Amino acid sequence: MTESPAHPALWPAPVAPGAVDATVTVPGSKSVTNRGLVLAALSSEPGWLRRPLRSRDTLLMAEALRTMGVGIEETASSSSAGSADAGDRPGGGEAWRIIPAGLHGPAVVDVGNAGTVMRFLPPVAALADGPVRFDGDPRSYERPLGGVIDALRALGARIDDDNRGALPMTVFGSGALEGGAVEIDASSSSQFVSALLLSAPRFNQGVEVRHVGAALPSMPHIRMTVDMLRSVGAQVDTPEAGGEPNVWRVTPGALLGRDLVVEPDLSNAQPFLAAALVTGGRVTIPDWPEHTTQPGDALREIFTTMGGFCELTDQGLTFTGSGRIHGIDVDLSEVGELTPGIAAVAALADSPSTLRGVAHLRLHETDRLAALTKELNELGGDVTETADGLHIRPRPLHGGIFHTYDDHRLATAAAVIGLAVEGVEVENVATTAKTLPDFPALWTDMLSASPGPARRA
Ligand SMILES: O=C(O)C1=C[C@@H](OP(=O)(O)O)[C@@H](O)[C@H](O)C1
Ligand SMILES: C=C(OP(=O)(O)O)C(=O)O
Repeated sequence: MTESPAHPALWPAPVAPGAVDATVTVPGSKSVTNRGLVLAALSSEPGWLRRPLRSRDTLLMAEALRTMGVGIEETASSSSAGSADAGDRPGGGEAWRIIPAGLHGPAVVDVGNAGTVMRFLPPVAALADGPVRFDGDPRSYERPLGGVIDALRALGARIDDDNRGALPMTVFGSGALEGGAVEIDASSSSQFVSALLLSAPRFNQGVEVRHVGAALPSMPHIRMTVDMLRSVGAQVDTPEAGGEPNVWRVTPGALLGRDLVVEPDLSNAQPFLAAALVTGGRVTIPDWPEHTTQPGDALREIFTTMGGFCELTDQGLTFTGSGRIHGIDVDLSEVGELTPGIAAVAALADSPSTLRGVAHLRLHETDRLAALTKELNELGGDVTETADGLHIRPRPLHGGIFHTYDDHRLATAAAVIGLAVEGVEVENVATTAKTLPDFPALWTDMLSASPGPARRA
């Protein structure tokens, strides 16, 4: 990474020299990789994960499962399963072979600041044969976990969290969990529901999860959980399939070892697609899936509304910016993790935007609504927080330091602003390693592959 000489932790965000015109191969999905790891670890036979994302969040997940006794081996991607060109993807040529084993404690799990690790693994730990200690970054202590803790207790687990409903904590695994029916308020994170469903085939009675409370965010991520469970042989009843609203049921049963090729992370494709929008250029993301549960697929519609068009071909998804950026009024509750990137584009638009339905972002990696408001306003923007989102009135922006609060999506959002605004310096761009370790190189490669004058809005 290029560092600002005055301040080693500042990354001068490159201004686009012209309309971008590039193909960007995006590494695998965090959400798919971490679900794939958990399901493979709980299976009754070995499985493969090809093109896994190798980032802080997924390496923490793999390490945590290893400490509980699961075998996760690095291998060359040689099977004929999946696409033959798996080795062509940067950082994606490797595969993981996952060899399930009895889950053991004592073990210590570092969750970092990974929501998927801190929520998906406590139910796994309840199946271990000894205590599993969970700890993580200071921010992980503040992120909601009480719903998972209470639900696991109701299902038969013993957990010592000093009654804080948060990390750090110890799950005293006893080798099995009774399971059964449980109510949970998952309005602060869909990951509570996903966590209980993912391990439920291994509970004695499976699980019936009933969400009670305000609306559930991030429904595509729950659909991803259900789809992936079914793909390894689990029986899952869902509200969509004619079941009761807000109720999911998983039947107990053995899971199959599968050979899964991880899709590119469509939410991490966002800054690159945004670059096409912001510069009036064109970006192609290879291997964009035709059908997917990833929330990033919504970018096709959102960014088209904001100015441009996209085309899905054998080459991947190509998004072409029109040279104009329009504001948008949009409910992002289903796709909350896209908010920082949409806010960045909205700040450069030709009309105001309202982003709604994302109050729960206050409890993400950082308080994303406060952070976006502060940082965009410090560059001259006019952003106000609402009860559940942001109002963004575009104004001419100027350079300055964009603080990122250990939030990968704040860093990539800042890079998008920097394409159009001279002198944006991104503090701690290395925080992108949470889900996209190659970000600075991918960004500069995209720009250096893109000659020609800018056609900026
Ligand atoms: O299950 C998942 O993989 C995720 C669910 C969402 O969490 P919330 O429902 O907490 O927003 C999303 O924001 C996060 O990035 C990944
Ligand atoms: C909210 C996010 O992450 P986590 O999985 O830590 O919740 C995110 O990646 O935007």
